[in-house]
Amino acid sequence: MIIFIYFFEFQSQMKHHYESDEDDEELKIGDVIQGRFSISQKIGEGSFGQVYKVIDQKSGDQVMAMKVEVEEEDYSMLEKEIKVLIEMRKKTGFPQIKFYGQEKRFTYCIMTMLGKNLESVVRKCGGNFDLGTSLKIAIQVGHRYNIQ
Ligand SMILES: Nc1ncnc2c1ncn2[C@@H]1O[C@H](COP(=O)(O)OP(=O)(O)OP(=O)(O)O)[C@@H](O)[C@H]1O
Repeated sequence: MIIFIYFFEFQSQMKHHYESDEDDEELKIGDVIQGRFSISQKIGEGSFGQVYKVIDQKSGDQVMAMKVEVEEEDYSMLEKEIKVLIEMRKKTGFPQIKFYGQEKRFTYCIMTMLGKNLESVVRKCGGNFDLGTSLKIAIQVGHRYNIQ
């Protein structure tokens, strides 16, 4: 019986230890990346990463967006996206990449914060854009890409 209790306690201590190690490896609201970017809230997530609102404490509390992906051994979609964003630097209509790197077990990319995505705007409008809104969006897109 005593042996059983010892074994049980050892198991539960191991589990606790393991879980707290895992916790240390997660990114949480309030964490500060690179001693500079404080994670403020989650904005959303896509097919391979999560996007957070971060505050740049070294630049007058400027609001930025940070996309993170769990580091993979063989293939990183975010690394591909980072390469594309670097190519698209200074181009209108693309978020401007500011920093990228590794933190804990994540690859991250810090970029300028965009406005609300059209999916959430269309939901707010009841699932459809009326003609006026559709034309306004089309005009904005046309101006950005110089479409006449
Ligand atoms: N720079 C940004 N500023 C503000 N919101 C952003 C920014 N980048 C992404 N988001 C938002 O974060 C959410 C997830 O975006 P993400 O780019 O990860 O995926 P997605 O484009 O929705 O899908 P997929 O991964 O399939 O391309 C979306 O709601 C998107 O609008």
